[in-house]
Amino acid sequence: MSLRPLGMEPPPERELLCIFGTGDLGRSLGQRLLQTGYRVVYGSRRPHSCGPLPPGAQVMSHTEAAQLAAVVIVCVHREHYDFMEEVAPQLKGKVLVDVSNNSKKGLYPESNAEFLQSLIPAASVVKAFNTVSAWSLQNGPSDAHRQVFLCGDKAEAKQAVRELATRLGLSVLDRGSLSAAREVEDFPLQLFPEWRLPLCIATGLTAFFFFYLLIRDVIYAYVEQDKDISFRIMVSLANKVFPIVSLIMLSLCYLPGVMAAILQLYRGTKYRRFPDWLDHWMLCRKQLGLLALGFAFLHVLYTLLIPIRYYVRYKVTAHTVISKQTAVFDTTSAWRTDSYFSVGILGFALYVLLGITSLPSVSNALSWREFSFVQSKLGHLTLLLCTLHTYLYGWNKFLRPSTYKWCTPPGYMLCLVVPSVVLVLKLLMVLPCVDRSLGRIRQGWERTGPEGEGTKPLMA
Ligand SMILES: NC(=O)C1=CN([C@@H]2O[C@H](COP(=O)(O)OP(=O)(O)OC[C@H]3O[C@@H](n4cnc5c(N)ncnc54)[C@H](OP(=O)(O)O)[C@@H]3O)[C@@H](O)[C@H]2O)C=CC1
Ligand SMILES: [Fe+3]
Repeated sequence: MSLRPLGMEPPPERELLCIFGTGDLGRSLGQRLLQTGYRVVYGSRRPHSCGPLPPGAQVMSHTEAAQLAAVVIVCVHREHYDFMEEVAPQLKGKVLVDVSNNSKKGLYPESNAEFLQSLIPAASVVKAFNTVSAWSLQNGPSDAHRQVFLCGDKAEAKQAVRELATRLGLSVLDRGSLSAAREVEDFPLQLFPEWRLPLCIATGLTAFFFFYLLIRDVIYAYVEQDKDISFRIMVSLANKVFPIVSLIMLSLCYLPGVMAAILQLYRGTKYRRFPDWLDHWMLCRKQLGLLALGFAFLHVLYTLLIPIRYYVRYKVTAHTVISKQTAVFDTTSAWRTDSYFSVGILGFALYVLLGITSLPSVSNALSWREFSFVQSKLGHLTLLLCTLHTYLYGWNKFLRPSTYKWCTPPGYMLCLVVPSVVLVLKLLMVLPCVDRSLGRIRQGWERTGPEGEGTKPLMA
């Protein structure tokens, strides 16, 4: 009995397809095609010794197999395409599907598909299936592997491949002519594309603040006080850099939202596209937030470590030995430090909650309203708590001239700039008059300019 995917119509008259190459992809694709109701014939260099093939498939030489089908799927690496020239007479007028990928970018002057087309000019080459994998064809594709990018110069050939992909349960995205094949062939080489910008930001901020604090703390002490406190790099410095980067990145998650709102208010409509950079920024907010959460985790772990540090234990012992009489208890300090810790812990708890709700399995279980409540309302509350935590950390240190070593502000002060700006702007956004305008714009209302020269409402 065939295991045809649910809801898929079988191909008319059990169409015969030809696959060149009996390797990993050839076999997996053949098996899926057979399950979907196609007949499959393989073209192989060694039809009698090519190893196990999906039951029901035939195997013969390339020349014989090519004659039988109108569509030939070439599951062979580009390096071996030269054998195709021998089969050229049998491939005349056929649809050739190029599934190949490269192991590196820019390996060849032209795309594999265009190269194949130049070898067999009498056939119609279509680029497809290079983003699926042999593994996902056998185990059921995940969302990332369900998309097939299609390009080719002949409309009928493309249509034939589109139908084929659709019957296999894959979703097809048309990328245009065969000249787009180069771009399509590079897709599988991309490594975590949506993480690239957040990772660059995280690395840049970490490097900047590490060197900034290294100069202010370690090098300053060495030059001005002749003290070697370089050991502080490992924990003290790290535990300043991590929360700083975390807070800035968290605020960068919420900055584009506020900017988008300002842009909508300024334009008086929601029907105009945001600039590309803003779109791109908004799309990587989840990754920015998850990285920020990672840095916050590091900050928590490093903070828990403080009491068992040699340096801290030494200080405590020395202090207890020297001060015979107990120090005066300062209620303000007690309030400040307790609030600082408490706000930090609450902020972190919400931070973790935000991280959990961004997991697809959790966010899929939420309604849109629930999701936006958590990510927007609780998100801004998290930012508020974490910013407050940093203000409490600084407290009145900004009044002391000794804080500004070599006339530079301390790291925590620098890192408060973006979150404070975001929070103030957000506060302005929730003022009743602004909130009302924004609400109307988001429901489709458009501002008409002075003397009727403004935009007209768009038909939805
Ligand atoms: N594996 C995957 O998940 C994916 C692979 N692809 C692409 O599919 C193509 C095939 O990949 P894959 O199946 O993994 O590779 P394999 O190495 O597993 O198989 C390649 C097949 O090509 C044939 N072949 C090898 N050398 C020659 C030659 N000199 N002349 C003619 N035919 C030859 C062989 O079949 P025979 O012995 O029968 O002639 C061989 O089994 C590649 O271009 C790859 O980039 C694309 C997406 C995913
Ligand atoms: Fe902290």
